[in-house]
Amino acid sequence: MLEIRDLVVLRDGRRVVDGLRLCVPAGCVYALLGGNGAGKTTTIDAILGFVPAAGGMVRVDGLSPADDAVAVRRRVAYLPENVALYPYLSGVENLDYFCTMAGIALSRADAAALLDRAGLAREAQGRRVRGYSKGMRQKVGLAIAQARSASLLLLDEPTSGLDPAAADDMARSVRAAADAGMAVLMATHDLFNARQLADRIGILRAGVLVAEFDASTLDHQALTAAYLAHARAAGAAS
Ligand SMILES: Nc1ncnc2c1ncn2[C@@H]1O[C@H](COP(=O)(O)OP(=O)(O)OP(=O)(O)O)[C@@H](O)[C@H]1O
Repeated sequence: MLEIRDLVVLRDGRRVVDGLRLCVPAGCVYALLGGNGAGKTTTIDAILGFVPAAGGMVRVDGLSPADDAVAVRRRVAYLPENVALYPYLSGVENLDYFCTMAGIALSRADAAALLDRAGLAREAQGRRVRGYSKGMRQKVGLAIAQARSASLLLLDEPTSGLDPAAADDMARSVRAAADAGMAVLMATHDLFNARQLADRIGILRAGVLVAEFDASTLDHQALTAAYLAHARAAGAAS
């Protein structure tokens, strides 16, 4: 479970996250929408303890990155926009390598089952990652997260650069991770994917959470209208 209360983060003395409050329980997918520079990545950095909070608090399963960033990172799986894997190892070898580094022993059958669950086709699992698409690399990242039993999954722009079929595929894999009990926070510009996948949606503007919705209460058109209204307000203010 992720809990953020009144979080303030400063960059060069500027409040780039300003009083953020949100909660992501286990099994919930939360989409954090916002334009360029809204503070989405900075929020992720604060959860991981890469930037300090100037105010408020972050808790992952009750643990604070300010007190014990290592313990927090043990519970968190972070999939950046481009998941870094060893290009000359296969998907299954990457999974095995990262698990070994984390002290987790996996049988071949366990590894294949994890990759299956993440949505990576069997015939791709033994191929070198060098030839993988972005979506395939993300699936290996998801399998590593599942193997580590991470309780919180952080995704930064998971669907940017993916074609609609690959984005849909990714959404299914993330949904499966949430259904298996992970809390998921996804920073994105992709309104369609947010509407399709998320349980809750927040709109961040200049570091402030200006709107929050239960995804089932609004259709794609209503979400687009709300997002554009806030984006235009941001444009008018700058
Ligand atoms: N290392 C840094 N040093 C100084 N300012 C930074 C740094 N990183 C981010 N910022 C500033 O903090 C603000 C929030 O940036 P952030 O990257 O969190 O936004 P974002 O919502 O993730 O944007 P994008 O969608 O473009 O990735 C921006 O004004 C950005 O210029």
